[in-house]
Amino acid sequence: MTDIKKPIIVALDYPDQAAALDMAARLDPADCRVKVGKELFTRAGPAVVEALQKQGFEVFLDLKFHDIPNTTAMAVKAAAELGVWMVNVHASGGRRMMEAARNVLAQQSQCQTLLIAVTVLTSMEKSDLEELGIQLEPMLQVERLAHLTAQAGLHGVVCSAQEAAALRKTLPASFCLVTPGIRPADADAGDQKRIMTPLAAMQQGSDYLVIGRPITQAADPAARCRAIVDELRTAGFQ
Ligand SMILES: O=C(O)c1cc(=O)[nH]c(=O)n1[C@@H]1O[C@H](COP(=O)(O)O)[C@@H](O)[C@H]1O
Repeated sequence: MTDIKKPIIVALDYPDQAAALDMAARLDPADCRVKVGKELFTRAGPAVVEALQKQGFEVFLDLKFHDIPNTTAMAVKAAAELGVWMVNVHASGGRRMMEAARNVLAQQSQCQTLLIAVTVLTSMEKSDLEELGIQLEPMLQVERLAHLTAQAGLHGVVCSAQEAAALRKTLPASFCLVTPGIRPADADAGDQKRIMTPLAAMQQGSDYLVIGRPITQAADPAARCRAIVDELRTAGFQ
């Protein structure tokens, strides 16, 4: 199920299509996939997804759907009809919401889109969960939501690489672990709390690394991406 040969997903968190396509043009689809998130999609819509696909990229449409089951399922169906490689929902939308989304994809003939669920955002730590009335370490809440996601029949979860090793022990090898909050040793954490370096994240069992600002805000984004790809390849991960 998971393709360990191309683990990097570059988050194209740009305010317009031109900037996103300019960045993508400097990347090699043989090295990485790309992610279209809320800012870019809200501004540029499906056209930017189609343009990236035309450039040869597989696209992770990261809109983190979280709504009643029918609404979420129809949104996931619309994403799949764009031909995206991956789409996500929030696991905290619950079992029935996730099952509805899974079922709508299962009814699509020849649908290849991977459906994954966000567990606990990588920008959150224990104190953030406490404010929501969740008296658990992030690790335990991630484990709870990851198992619910697996029971609902989705392909995997978004979690931090800090939880990857623990999830690998109790979930099938085919269950996909997508980990943002990736920070090379010299990069700013910014608003991310549960972080890890690219190589350590792979060693912990991540399948895919979502990397945004450390690449897109680098002085030379293409060179930064290339350096991370090379580091992982040298370590045997690509
Ligand atoms: O679903 C995601 O992609 C996601 C989940 C999560 O828990 N944390 C997280 O940072 N992300 C996304 O991953 C990207 C991380 O970007 P950087 O922090 O700039 O590397 C952003 O586009 C986030 O929207």
